[in-house]
Amino acid sequence: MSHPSDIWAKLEAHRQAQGDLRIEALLDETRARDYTTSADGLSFDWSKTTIDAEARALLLALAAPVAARRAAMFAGERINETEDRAVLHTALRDLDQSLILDGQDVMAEVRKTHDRMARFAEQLRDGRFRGQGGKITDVVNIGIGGSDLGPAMAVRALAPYHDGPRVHFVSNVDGADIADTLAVLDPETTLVIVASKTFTTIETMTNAETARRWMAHKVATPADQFAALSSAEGKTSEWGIDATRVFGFEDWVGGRYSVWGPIGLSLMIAIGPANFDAFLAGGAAMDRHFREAAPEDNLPVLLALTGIWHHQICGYATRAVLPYDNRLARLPAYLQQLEMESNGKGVAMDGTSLTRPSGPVVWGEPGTNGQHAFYQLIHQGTAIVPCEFILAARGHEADLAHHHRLLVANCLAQSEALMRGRDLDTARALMRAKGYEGAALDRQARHRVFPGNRPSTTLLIPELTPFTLGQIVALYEHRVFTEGVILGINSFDQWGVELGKELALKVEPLLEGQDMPGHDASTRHLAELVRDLRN
Ligand SMILES: O=P(O)(O)OC[C@H]1O[C@H](O)[C@H](O)[C@@H](O)[C@@H]1O
Repeated sequence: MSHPSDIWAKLEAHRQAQGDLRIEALLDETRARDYTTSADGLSFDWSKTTIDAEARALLLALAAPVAARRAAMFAGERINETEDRAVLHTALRDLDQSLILDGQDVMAEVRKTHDRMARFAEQLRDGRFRGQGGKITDVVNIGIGGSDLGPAMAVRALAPYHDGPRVHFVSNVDGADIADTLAVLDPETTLVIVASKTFTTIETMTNAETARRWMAHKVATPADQFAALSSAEGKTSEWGIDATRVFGFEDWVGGRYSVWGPIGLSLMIAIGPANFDAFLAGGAAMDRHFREAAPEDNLPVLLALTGIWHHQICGYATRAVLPYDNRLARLPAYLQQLEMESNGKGVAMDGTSLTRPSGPVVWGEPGTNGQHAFYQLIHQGTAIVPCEFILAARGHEADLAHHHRLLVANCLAQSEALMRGRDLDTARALMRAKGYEGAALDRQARHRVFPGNRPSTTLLIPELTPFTLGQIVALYEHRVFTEGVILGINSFDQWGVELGKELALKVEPLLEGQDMPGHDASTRHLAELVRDLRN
């Protein structure tokens, strides 16, 4: 087997040798089939890229170290080396397995917590658990980052399955967030969930205090209408939440990987335990596929390799995630945390500087909305943005099938347009037909040229259900893991979020006019301007 640095060098040389290879020159019926990889009903089409047979073989060689690291992860080895932790969020979605960690079978506790969550969710949904004013009508999940984005994304995605109380999310420390949310709620029929792995996050604890004061105006014992999701169970009881409504998890579940366990309680309340279990089953199916499929048939591996080709080899700085499914509107934000907090690092696992770029900027919005906004840049701008389309073959609105047909047509048309573009001759012919000639014809035509050859992939699912959503989320988790292994990154820590938090504590007194030492001139000046404007 070649040394990884030889493979990287060969990939870079191969990309150079490709020159301005057109994707269309590669594409035929065979490629369309061979570069569409399917598993458990999901299909990933990566044929509209410049990955040719040689690039494919080299990329697959790059993935050689993944198998051993994957086995280590599933076996509970402490692969999160900078925090000395195992990485076992996968245990939360495969409840029947036995898993021995430090000599202990940890699954008994995981199953117990899952069953307690299910009982609590059912009691809430059928009205056995009541607020001071009767049956709970609204649930507010207060959390941020991994304690917000997962359930917020999934609750929105699975709206057709909602048959429980309404669920709301408050994350921002900006008082506007909680004020707007609580303004329309009745404290007597609201349950507040405080979701925080550490139970110290300042945004969450500030919002939780505000919610408790709001509740106390009308409810005699507000703590009775609070629940907590955390791995710091001591802190939850100090805060006054009864242990019967505290759902704990272990430190081997990372924040951005935590929607599968207690952090998913709001989702379970919205869609019910059976649908929540289908979501877990989708994740577990993807785990099995990731562990068992050969690299060339392995969806997470292929998504990772496509990403590496575009970012590290071709040098495209960003990647757009474009779900043609309005209910996946929060998926790009969810993936921003999952991908950028996991692989946005500057050093390798061993502490040496990375010699290659870390993960790309990930961004996106649902289609077709984006088409009428930023797609201009994607089609004609100078930056090439690989696009990742996500599409369901069936919509939920049976009586609106024509909407869905238009949605699908737009998605397929976009990837075709990005690849094919429109050349100058065609643009000139169009403008000539409109009556232009001479210099004006030339000028007008040039604005209507599309360079084309812009890469995209399409992930096709049958329908957005709890099961397929579980597959998609686990697919992206393992993609991030695979990229991390290939780049030598620890995908499970997030030291880069700490400095700003520390400084925020030191900036706050400045805003109250205290002369805090150590701040730079710009920061002191901004604080002074804020103070002046406030007065
Ligand atoms: O769940 P918590 O402990 O409140 O943490 C919430 C979030 O904040 C941190 O700063 C991290 O950046 C995230 O990874 C985490 O999900």
